[in-house]
Amino acid sequence: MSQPLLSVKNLSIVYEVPNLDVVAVSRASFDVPRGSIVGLVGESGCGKTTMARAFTRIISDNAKITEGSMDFDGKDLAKISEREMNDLRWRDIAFVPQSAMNSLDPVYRVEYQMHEVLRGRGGMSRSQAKARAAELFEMVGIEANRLRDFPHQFSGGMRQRVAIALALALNPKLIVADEPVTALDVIVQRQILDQMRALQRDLGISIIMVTHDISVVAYICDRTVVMYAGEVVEDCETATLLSKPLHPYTMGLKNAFPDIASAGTGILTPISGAPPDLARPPAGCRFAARCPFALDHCRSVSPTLMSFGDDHSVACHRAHEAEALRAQAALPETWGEIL
Ligand SMILES: Nc1ncnc2c1ncn2[C@@H]1O[C@H](COP(=O)(O)OP(=O)(O)OP(=O)(O)O)[C@@H](O)[C@H]1O
Repeated sequence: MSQPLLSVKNLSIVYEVPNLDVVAVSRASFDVPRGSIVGLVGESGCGKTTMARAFTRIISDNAKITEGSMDFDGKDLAKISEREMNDLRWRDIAFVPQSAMNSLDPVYRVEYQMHEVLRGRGGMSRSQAKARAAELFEMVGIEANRLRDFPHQFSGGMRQRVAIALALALNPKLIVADEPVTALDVIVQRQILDQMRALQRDLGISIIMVTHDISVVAYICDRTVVMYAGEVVEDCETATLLSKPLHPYTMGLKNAFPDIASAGTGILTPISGAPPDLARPPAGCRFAARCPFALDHCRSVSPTLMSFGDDHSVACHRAHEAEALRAQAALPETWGEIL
């Protein structure tokens, strides 16, 4: 197998808050193979955005990478200088935020913002930038004459396309997209995901898709990394994750989201309770308090992420019983309340 494009190993990221440290990412490890779409999925607050932002090192001033590495094409993103990181941004790694309004300045025409990247970062001449901007708009399905518009003149879905075009501007190897379709309705979500998939195939790039919605990873991701309370709890091909999940949290997530392809008509079962406070994580498995299958052992001993079968990692003491647990997890009464 070829070297992954990005290999994250034992990555920990801490927010330093007066008298308290919030460990947002705790010894996370996973790979992003070349030319693949990898989903990073988990509930709000599980550390997805913190980790995704760490790949471009655009993190808050109080955030510190305290251990681990992020090997990107031979460079450790955790260790390279700010100057080297700056060279990689846009050119090798581009970021698409949840709301395109965060990457587009409302007071400038979109064309101006495209040119800033193409000329400022990519060193293109005015005419090269003009031609490339038109080409990028075409790639994301927007007519080039719309380049003269201001961000507010686009619909939400179109603005996300503009943000994707901007991310593609300098032919990056990796796009990190943080909840790129969350604010959009299901039909537009699907159109944008289809487009991202087509672009990924045509250009051979890799994408990290950050989402709280397992139906988004089911729709578009080749592999999926499931996070819970700052930790990676499961990592494998998406098809395997959906058909044979090993972690009870993944089993619960599957029940909690409608299917994006069918616009969702089945019964949804939420996972009751809330994730732990990352400033004071519990001993043992962090999911134990919400897990219908937790044993005493789970509450006292923290499971480590271990390889379990072919290309499948999981952090659960009961992974060897997963088949029986899956059958129980499929029953709404296992999880309590039914929506
Ligand atoms: N600047 C900050 N200072 C202190 N704590 C922070 C800061 N930013 C985030 N956190 C905390 O870090 C943890 C992880 O947050 P993060 O935003 O990475 O999670 P997330 O899974 O992306 O959630 P969401 O989807 O809601 O953004 C949360 O407990 C959050 O409250």
